[in-house]
Amino acid sequence: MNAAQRMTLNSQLDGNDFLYHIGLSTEDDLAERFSDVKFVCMGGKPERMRNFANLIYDVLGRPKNCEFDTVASGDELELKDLGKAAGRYSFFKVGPVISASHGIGAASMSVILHELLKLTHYAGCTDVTFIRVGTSGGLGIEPGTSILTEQAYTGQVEPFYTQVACGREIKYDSKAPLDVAERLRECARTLGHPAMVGSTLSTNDFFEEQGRLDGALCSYKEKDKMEFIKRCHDKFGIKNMEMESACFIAMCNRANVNCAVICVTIVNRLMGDVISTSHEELKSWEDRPQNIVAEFIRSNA
Ligand SMILES: O=P(O)(O)O[C@H]1O[C@H](CO)[C@@H](O)[C@H]1O
Ligand SMILES: O=c1cc[nH]c(=O)[nH]1
Repeated sequence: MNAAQRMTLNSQLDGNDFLYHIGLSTEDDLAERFSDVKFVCMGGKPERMRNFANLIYDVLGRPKNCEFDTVASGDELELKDLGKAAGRYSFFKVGPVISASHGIGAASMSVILHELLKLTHYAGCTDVTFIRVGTSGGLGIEPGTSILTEQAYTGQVEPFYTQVACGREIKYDSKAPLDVAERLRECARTLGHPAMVGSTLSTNDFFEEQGRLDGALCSYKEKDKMEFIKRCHDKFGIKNMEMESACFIAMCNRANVNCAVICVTIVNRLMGDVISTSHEELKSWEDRPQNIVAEFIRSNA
């Protein structure tokens, strides 16, 4: 049997903590409630992550150790949004899975990732895999295709994540371990969903940093946009653009936890900037990475 993967968190943590943005503290029976967690799945939207929690509940055949809202007798059980009281993020506990929303961008995502890393640490969880389940803009990719990030790049197309700490910049590795990505690709194949491994541009902005021409403000022209996008694609093998993967992977690497990023493409940026797809089609594309991750969890739980 393999030895448990050892999380490497801040050695100054002393075991007494209040996880302010998710409204839990080390007084809240964390070990009893969360020690069985093996997968922490995160994505931008609260509704997506509620949907994913419900999907996991079905796929795992109504597992034990879920947290439900208290309901009147006779009513359907409803998974509890454990983040509701704190009012920043939604998150759910379903058997071995935490499903959490992280909002838009690294600033928002990193706050809840810090607190979920600490939560799993305080709860005594072992061998936890962190997965971001998101959407993205594809570069020359058929919309509806899921991209499994291999190398995340900054908006300046650098292969690392820059963390500012006490006024200094520190660069951290943002290359994902390929093991989970390859296994997710196998699950995609099983389900018949298009998916591929590739590099991802991870920006701090949806508009100018991703070379869009349709922001309220814009400092460049179509020719500059196409040169940038083509350089990303041709020189760096970048297949999609989103806003959290570099920070997510770098933090997971620092914490020594396994991780993957899977984002479905919802627009082909070589063809245009605007996401005008119908709500139904977008929903069906957004469901694909969720189904792929659910299949991965089902076959590994
Ligand atoms: O769909 P999510 O997970 O939010 O991911 C993508 O969508 C948001 C922008 O619309 C950014 O957060 C980007 O990373
Ligand atoms: O083009 C896109 C689509 C989704 N998310 C992004 O960050 N960019």
